Amino acid sequence: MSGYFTEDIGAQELQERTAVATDIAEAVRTLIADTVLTEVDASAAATAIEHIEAAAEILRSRQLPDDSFGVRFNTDGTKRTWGNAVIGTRNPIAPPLDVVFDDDGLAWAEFEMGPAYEGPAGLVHGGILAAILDQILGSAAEHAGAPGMTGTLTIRYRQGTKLGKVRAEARLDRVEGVKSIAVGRISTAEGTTAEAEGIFILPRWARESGAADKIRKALSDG
Ligand SMILES: CCCCCCCC(=O)SCCNC(=O)CCNC(=O)[C@H](O)C(C)(C)COP(=O)(O)OP(=O)(O)OC[C@H]1O[C@@H](n2cnc3c(N)ncnc32)[C@H](O)[C@@H]1OP(=O)(O)O
Repeated sequence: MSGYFTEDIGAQELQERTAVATDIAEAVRTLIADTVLTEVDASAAATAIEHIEAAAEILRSRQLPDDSFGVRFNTDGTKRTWGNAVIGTRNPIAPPLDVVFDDDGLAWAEFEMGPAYEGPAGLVHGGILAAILDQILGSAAEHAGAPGMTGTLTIRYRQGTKLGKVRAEARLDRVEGVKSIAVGRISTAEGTTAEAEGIFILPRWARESGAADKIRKALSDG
């Protein structure tokens, strides 16, 4: 399967690269929110665009050759999924979720959903919530040793999720053959806003490859 790489990066360089990735993404994330909220006139907008284009040119001066970041394994055994749309360290579209795994199998994350994630007025877009649930349910299954690709994700939206501080949590519920079933929810200060069940399937090609352990690891986002 393409898109998976092993890179010989030492701990210190990894730390430095992580800091750079985090800083750029956070700056652009702030820029996205500012773009949604700005009310500057055309002249000020034109000036801002010039600056944005100049910044983009700097970033383009040295880039990865492919159109995706992929999944990169480090020599210390950790891996980077920096392009991931929900947890990606270097993806400004990602909130990003910093998922914590408790000893009892609960995966959870608390994060801010700003104006970039709006659907109904003042509320988080339902599709964005689906992406977050997809990720955290999948991560819970993976962390419990039963990773897979999302086959089916079922969501019940119970009430609107206000923009602001949001919590997502999930756990592996059961394993049925090649299917891992995880359950989870989104909540705010007002209580549970969405509940989900996901069926994650270790794909046929992975099951038949004879290298299930490596592929299970590659499929996961940890
Ligand atoms: C893990 C880390 C976190 C990840 C979070 C992010 C997750 C993602 O975003 S993944 C991206 C979105 N998902 C995808 O792109 C998946 C696309 N679909 C596929 O690749 C395949 O259809 C896949 C892997 C789901 C199933 O294919 P395959 O392995 O050939 O299935 P197959 O052998 O026919 O069936 C195996 C079992 O799964 C069941 N099944 C197959 N497809 C589905 C489905 N979509 N939903 C539910 N069950 C299914 C079958 O009924 C069968 O069940 P049983 O063993 O009880 O008979």
